[in-house]
Amino acid sequence: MKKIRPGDSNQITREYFDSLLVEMRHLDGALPETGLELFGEQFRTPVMTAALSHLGNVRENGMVQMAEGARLAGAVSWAGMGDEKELEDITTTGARTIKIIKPYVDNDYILQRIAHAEKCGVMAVGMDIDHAFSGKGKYDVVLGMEMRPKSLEEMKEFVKATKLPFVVKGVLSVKDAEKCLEAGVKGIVVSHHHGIIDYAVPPLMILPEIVRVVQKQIPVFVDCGIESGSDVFKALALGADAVCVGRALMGPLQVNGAEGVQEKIASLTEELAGIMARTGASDLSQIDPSVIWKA
Ligand SMILES: Cc1cc2nc3c(=O)[nH]c(=O)nc-3n(C[C@H](O)[C@H](O)[C@H](O)COP(=O)(O)O)c2cc1C
Repeated sequence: MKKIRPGDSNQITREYFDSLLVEMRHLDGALPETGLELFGEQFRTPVMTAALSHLGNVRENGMVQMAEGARLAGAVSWAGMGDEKELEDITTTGARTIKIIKPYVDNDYILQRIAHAEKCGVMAVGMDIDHAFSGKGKYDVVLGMEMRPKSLEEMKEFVKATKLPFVVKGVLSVKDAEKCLEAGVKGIVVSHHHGIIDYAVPPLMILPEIVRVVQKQIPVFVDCGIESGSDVFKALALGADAVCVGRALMGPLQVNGAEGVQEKIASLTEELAGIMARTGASDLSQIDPSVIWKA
């Protein structure tokens, strides 16, 4: 039996997903559409790849294969940490990509990476603000590069520095969501970065509060622990506009490359459609939060 560590945020998040139940609504039902409009572009699914990195450990050219899988599935592709050449290869696939840049200590370097991402033709750029600190109360260092927490004023500068939508990943409080709105951020990812702290509030537990504050001014995305179409549905029902899937795509990537990723996104989307059909949601905007019950 798998040993459960107290405080494991991934486990707590899994249990929260599983505590959410779904009622059925069949009368006046219709075949559902899963199409997503994001930043003025159309996609076939609200299931997106997560902002991943270092996928060369999973499969040769893993980041590019992941992006190609998203493109084939008609999904948005996200890219995490990686060098400029890797982003160039990712965007050359034609995948519509959101590039997430780390909160490096050097803001000039951040601005340079934003400008490079723009040149690559990404659809949006952003920052994973939850990577500023290590777990030991020090500044984080990733691949030898030091990180820093960013202030509201710095976030405003990043937003102003690009004509693209600037998104913030790693929002897990109403307070940070409010600051993002004040900074002019154009989208947020509610996330605990697959358990960056113990006892993190499950993203779906805090999502309705954040959605209430955001009031549809900007899209709200969710990640962490999404493994099935039911998980996707629950996130959308609680107010997410779309979801990111990371670890659940890594097995398919390893076994079958881009095709594996495409198939997994397609199967998550079919499962989502199956639940939409049985809950009276003819498109994403018709998913009704009141179909969710808490066990
Ligand atoms: C191998 C790996 C690399 C990751 N690299 C990044 C990264 O560079 N930037 C980032 O913002 N998040 C990164 N993440 C976090 C994911 O984007 C995501 O927030 C997290 O894995 C939760 O989603 P999941 O449970 O679907 O995997 C990484 C996750 C994994 C598993």
